[in-house]
Amino acid sequence: MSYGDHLVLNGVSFEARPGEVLALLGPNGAGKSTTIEILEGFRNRSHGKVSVLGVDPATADEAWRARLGIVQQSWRDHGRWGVRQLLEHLGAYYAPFSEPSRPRPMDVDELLATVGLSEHANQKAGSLSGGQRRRLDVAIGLIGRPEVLFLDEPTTGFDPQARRDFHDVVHGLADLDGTTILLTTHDLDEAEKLADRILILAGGRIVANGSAAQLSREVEGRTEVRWSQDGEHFVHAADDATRFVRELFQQHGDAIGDLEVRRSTLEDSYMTLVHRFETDPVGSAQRETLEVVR
Ligand SMILES: Nc1ncnc2c1ncn2[C@@H]1O[C@H](COP(=O)(O)OP(=O)(O)OP(=O)(O)O)[C@@H](O)[C@H]1O
Repeated sequence: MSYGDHLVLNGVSFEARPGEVLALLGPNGAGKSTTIEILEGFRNRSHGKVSVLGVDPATADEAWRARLGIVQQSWRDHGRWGVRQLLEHLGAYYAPFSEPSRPRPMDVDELLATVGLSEHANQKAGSLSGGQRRRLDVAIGLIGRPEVLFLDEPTTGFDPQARRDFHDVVHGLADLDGTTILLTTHDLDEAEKLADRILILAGGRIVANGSAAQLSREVEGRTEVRWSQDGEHFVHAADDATRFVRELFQQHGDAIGDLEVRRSTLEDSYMTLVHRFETDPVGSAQRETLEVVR
């Protein structure tokens, strides 16, 4: 994908299974929003093939659009509309596309409760706080009970409780409704909690594709074990931490204290993979190609 002669995405290729939650990560300007906008049909691509629910987004019709839910980074303002009024209005567009297995639109009261906006149902959208407005954006994305949901930095401005509630909503959508979800976030803890699979984009290429645990093994493969014994502190990098700890206790039993086992976090993997790309762009892209082929 190019904007004029600026190549922004290069050889990006991935698939999502039904009900899978995919997190798209990467530095500012890596091409995450561009990727999502192409998949949503909001941006025409300059090259390449794309299929969402079996349809090319560039030529898709209203019936296809009704099967998607979209939460963009920022919405055009609906400030003068009441929260319930807006959801009822937008929901009406989905009614002709209702199916027995997926009644459309969602019930507005149920949706307001799901996103924690019941108390603000009659408030004007323009008078909501930033986090409340973002919850409304999520509700707008869900009103048509989507089969595929795109979430571009959905939790910006959420307080910790709202963030946790939102994570429960995402798990429920994927597990109970079989909704396929593609989200972008800069919150790596959130990506680790939510995503079945993580794609890292850097310089317009996918430089990693796997679960948080797979990425962690790929970059480090070792787990740090710390403990104290007879007043001394020890650190050991173990390939198989469970076996190492078992043997440690077999040998020293009650003398072991302050045991800590630390696998590398997604943040560690992310920093390593992006740094690896920045210092060796060609090698990183080749490694990912091998990963996909295997
Ligand atoms: N409409 C546009 N015209 C020209 N260049 C654009 C346009 N939109 C995005 N770009 C460029 O494309 C590249 C990718 O932008 P994109 O918004 O997809 O990145 P991103 O990964 O979503 O970034 P962020 O994390 O900051 O949201 C950037 O270099 C950006 O400047």
